[in-house]
Amino acid sequence: MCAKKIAGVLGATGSVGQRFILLLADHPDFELKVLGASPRSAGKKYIDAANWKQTDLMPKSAENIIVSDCSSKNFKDCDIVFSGLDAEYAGPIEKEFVEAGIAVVSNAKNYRREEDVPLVVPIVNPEHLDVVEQKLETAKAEGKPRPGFIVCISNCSTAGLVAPLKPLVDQFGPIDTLTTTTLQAISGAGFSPGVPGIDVLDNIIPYIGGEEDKMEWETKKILGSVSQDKTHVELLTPEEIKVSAQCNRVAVSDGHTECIALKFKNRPAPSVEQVKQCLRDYVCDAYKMKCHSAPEQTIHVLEQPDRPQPRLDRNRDRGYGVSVGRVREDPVLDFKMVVLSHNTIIGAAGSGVLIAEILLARNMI
Ligand SMILES: NC(=O)C1=CN([C@@H]2O[C@H](COP(=O)(O)OP(=O)(O)OC[C@H]3O[C@@H](n4cnc5c(N)ncnc54)[C@H](OP(=O)(O)O)[C@@H]3O)[C@@H](O)[C@H]2O)C=CC1
Ligand SMILES: N[C@@H](CC(=O)OP(=O)(O)O)C(=O)O
Repeated sequence: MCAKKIAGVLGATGSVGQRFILLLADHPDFELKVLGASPRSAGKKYIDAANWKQTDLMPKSAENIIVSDCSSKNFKDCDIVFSGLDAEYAGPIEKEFVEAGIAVVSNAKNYRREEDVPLVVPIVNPEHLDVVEQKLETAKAEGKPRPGFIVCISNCSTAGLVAPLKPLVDQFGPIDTLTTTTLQAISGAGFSPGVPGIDVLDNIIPYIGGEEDKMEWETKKILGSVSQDKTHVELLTPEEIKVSAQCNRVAVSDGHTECIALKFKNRPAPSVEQVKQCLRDYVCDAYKMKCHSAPEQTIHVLEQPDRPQPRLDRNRDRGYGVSVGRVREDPVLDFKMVVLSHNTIIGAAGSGVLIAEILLARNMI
């Protein structure tokens, strides 16, 4: 068996960072060695620096790691660095890591819109990693050292949204119009400081800054395609797909729910049964590649009239699967359905780990 790859986590104390710690403990391909966070945490043992909020206990292997500051020299032995950094600080830190030749898989929004940076939901568009492969091959052909690179993970609500869209577009052709109304968990807002109980208990907050724009834009990149020369990703145009999002924060710990409706371009539209069968039959490439964390069932189609529910369904396939229920005809568009995804697993850290498994399988790290 090959030696494990050395991994580091930036923003290791936060909501996403803590999920990375859980997912990387006892991972067969990666050994977590370096943890980074803000100057407030640097120099402390992880157990003292992190305000642990997961329902699983902190892995023993992480407890005594001394938290580093987020300088690339502390991560120079890492084969891969996962970032769960606060977006306010992620930009220059991640840039410095890439310039130091490090492979970074980031949850932060800062580089998602760069045309040569793949924005990847690993159960949907892993082929966008061809852009990275091309960069590595070009450097090799020019006799240059292996360059650093960044792969971005999408916004967490967008990850859940695009999962059922991908097999539908593959089988029935383009989507003309798409609407989504989200009910987002509080873990999505992070832990520093997090959503105050007084704001969210007995309440719904109908605003999440920047979220609607991110969902509308990122969907077009994720469902877009790699350019012929593999140097960048081409987005779907507004003429190709119209997306409208409304985002709400609700008093749920983990798991984003979305009520979506869509209309296909092609007529006649498929039947409800064809739509459900298409979702059930979808097998993501990461599973075909035998990646360790890939979901066995990418999309769980639930038939019970009151499902999916976050507390009952968010952990399907260990949080890497997406649940879809209440698939039915829509009197305005073609279909409507309810989608549930685990926001810190397939919406964040889990996607990061699965992307790294794909990079490893494709020999890019
Ligand atoms: N939560 C979610 O579901 C999702 C979040 N994201 C994105 O992932 C990123 C992390 O989110 P989340 O975990 O929720 O956020 P948190 O607020 O919970 O965590 C932020 C992390 O950044 C660190 N940090 C803060 N300031 C600095 C600094 N100056 N230098 C270095 N590190 C710093 C914090 O360290 P310290 O504890 O020391 O302050 C902490 O580890 C964000 O960009 C977010 O938008 C993406 C998808 C989903
Ligand atoms: N904004 C999401 C979390 C997230 O994914 O944010 P961003 O797209 O900035 O990484 C939430 O609040 O639930």
